[in-house]
Amino acid sequence: LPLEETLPGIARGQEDGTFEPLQKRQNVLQGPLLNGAIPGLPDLSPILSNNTFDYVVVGAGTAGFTLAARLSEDGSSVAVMEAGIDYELSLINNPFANTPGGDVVGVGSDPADALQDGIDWGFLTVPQKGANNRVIRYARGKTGGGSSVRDFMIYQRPTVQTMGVWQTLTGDVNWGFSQRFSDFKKSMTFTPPRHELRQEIPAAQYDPADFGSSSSIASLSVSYPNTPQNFSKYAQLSANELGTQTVKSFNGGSLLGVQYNSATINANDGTRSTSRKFYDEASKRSNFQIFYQMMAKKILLVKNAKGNPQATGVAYSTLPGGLGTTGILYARKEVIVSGGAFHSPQLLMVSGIGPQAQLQAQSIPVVVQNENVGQGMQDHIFFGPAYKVDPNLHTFTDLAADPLYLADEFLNFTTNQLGPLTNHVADLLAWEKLPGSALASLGSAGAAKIASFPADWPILEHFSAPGVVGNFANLLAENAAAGADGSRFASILGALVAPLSRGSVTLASADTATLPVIDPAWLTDETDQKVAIYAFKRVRQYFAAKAMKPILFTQNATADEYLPGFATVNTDAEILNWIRDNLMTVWHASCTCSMKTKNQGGVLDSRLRVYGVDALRVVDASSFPILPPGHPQSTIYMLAERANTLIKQDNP
Ligand SMILES: Cc1cc2nc3c(=O)[nH]c(=O)nc-3n(C[C@H](O)[C@H](O)[C@H](O)COP(=O)(O)OP(=O)(O)OC[C@H]3O[C@@H](n4cnc5c(N)ncnc54)[C@H](O)[C@@H]3O)c2cc1C
Repeated sequence: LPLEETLPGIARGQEDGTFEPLQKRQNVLQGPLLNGAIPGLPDLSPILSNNTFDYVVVGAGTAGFTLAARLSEDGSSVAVMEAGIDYELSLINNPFANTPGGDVVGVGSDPADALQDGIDWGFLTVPQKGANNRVIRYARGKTGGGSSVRDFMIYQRPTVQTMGVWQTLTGDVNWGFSQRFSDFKKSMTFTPPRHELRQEIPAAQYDPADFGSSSSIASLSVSYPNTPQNFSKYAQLSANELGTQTVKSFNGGSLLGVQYNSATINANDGTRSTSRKFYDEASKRSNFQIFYQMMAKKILLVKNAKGNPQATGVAYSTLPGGLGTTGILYARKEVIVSGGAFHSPQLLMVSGIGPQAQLQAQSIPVVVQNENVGQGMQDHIFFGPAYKVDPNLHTFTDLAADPLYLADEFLNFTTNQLGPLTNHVADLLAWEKLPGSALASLGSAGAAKIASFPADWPILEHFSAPGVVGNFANLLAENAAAGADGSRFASILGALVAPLSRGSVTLASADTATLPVIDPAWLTDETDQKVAIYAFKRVRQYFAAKAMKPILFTQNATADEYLPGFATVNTDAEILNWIRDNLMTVWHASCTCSMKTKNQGGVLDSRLRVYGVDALRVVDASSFPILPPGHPQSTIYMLAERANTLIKQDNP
């Protein structure tokens, strides 16, 4: 057979090292590649019979799966390529992923906490100056559903004024909270807490006005665990005693206050809900295709009639290291990159879009110079002391230290949908601004920076964490060891939700088979360090409150502090040093291909299009102009819904 018939779309090498499609492809722009040879191509291995689609989406993660499924609703042909496996089919990963209480397994800071590595990329940070040079493992989902399969399932939305900052940075009024409220609601179905099972006092509150009727049954499910953490009610009362009021909802545009959080839990069976939920309906359509274990290597950029670089497809390999098949998926309309905050900037850079010196150092032809790609990374950190509590208060420590109790509770979860394993662990959140005295301790420059955040933007978040957390090396091991003698523990974690430190993602290689270098640069900003010291002291106040007394081991918070202990950690310098030794990411990496006006340092315009390239968008946490306070998944689902509208408008 002529080569053209057996290998449609596979590229042919030219003398100058570039590749060009062998066959004229209907409606796919032809032309010499602007960005040079594709690693691993061509390969004469078996290839797909159809490799041309309207849209090619890279990454079936939180944003990518949602967006790809939505794009296929009008009959457009959509391919989504995912480097990982389908976790639902994995005997090891499925039970951990689907059990809410299993979310803490395999996400520790220790590289050896690897139980879930079958669906994780295994990132390690560079040594972190702000964390006493620790190298920290950074969990990232590598599976259908992406990091929504690994996350702690907390679902909460940003504030009205946070989204006002998005409007300013993007120069686009459409990114306001009220303008996007319908997209927040569209991506999910809400089921109220089952108080008859939870029996919690005070009861979890919510505002029905925050949720609408969902567009389909196959959307994300947001609800509450059937069993609350025993510890959380004491944390809530303690927050009230410190002046943080109980509020009704974290989903209507305000956060300041304390309340149980809603979570991505399937209301019908109590399991985890992820972006894979969108697959249920999309998989019934013949115009939707997902390719697992397919790694994007490079975006094909050709010159179009306007003289602009245009994305026309994505080169892939099916196994890392070039061991599997290689090929190209072509896009008639657009390529959408949804690889997440680490991989999306990597894919842009290996394709020739990024900082000039970095690309040249990897011998990558520069197609569009943009110094902002991979820069300005934002993230949140947490840390907090642990206290010894009444051994009758069942906490996560019981699950880790007592295998019989764990087995019993696993049965309770699978048969009755009750017990601690129904719970995603951190089920209560509190948000606050800094009081005047804390602001004063930041110095005038620091205080001014913190005061520049809008009035409804919290500076601190605290969440209940019923166990020993320490340096989060491996929660199972830490709690098994600490609880071996029957002791039980609880923590409250402080998180910085208005951080000023900024990190980066840079290339280690021109091949996506090598992970990019990640440097979150946590606590490198001096104001962040001072806010962290206050957050730590605030946790001590929580445990010193009267409300906490009934559950403390000796009813004396100072004596009952298990980690780090007042005897060794007391001064500001000691506290900061302990924080550096123990801080952990909240896994909210974002803003590395940010959607901002050009003069504010953007990579994407306000329609999520890459500056300087046609038919190419980035839609995921990397697109954020600024990281909102708290947990980002609700915003990512909203972003995917918005992207679907924009893409359809631009491709009528
Ligand atoms: C342990 C943990 C706890 C968290 N807890 C919470 C929480 O409680 N609440 C909350 O709101 N947020 C939480 N987060 C954060 C949240 O999960 C992420 O911000 C969000 O899922 C990121 O979505 P995304 O679409 O940007 O990327 P992802 O969901 O990570 O998706 C990216 C996808 O792209 C794929 N991919 C990447 N590169 C390639 C390539 N070259 N070729 C093919 N495929 C590729 C990846 O395998 C992945 O599937 C947590 C995250 C983690 C890891």
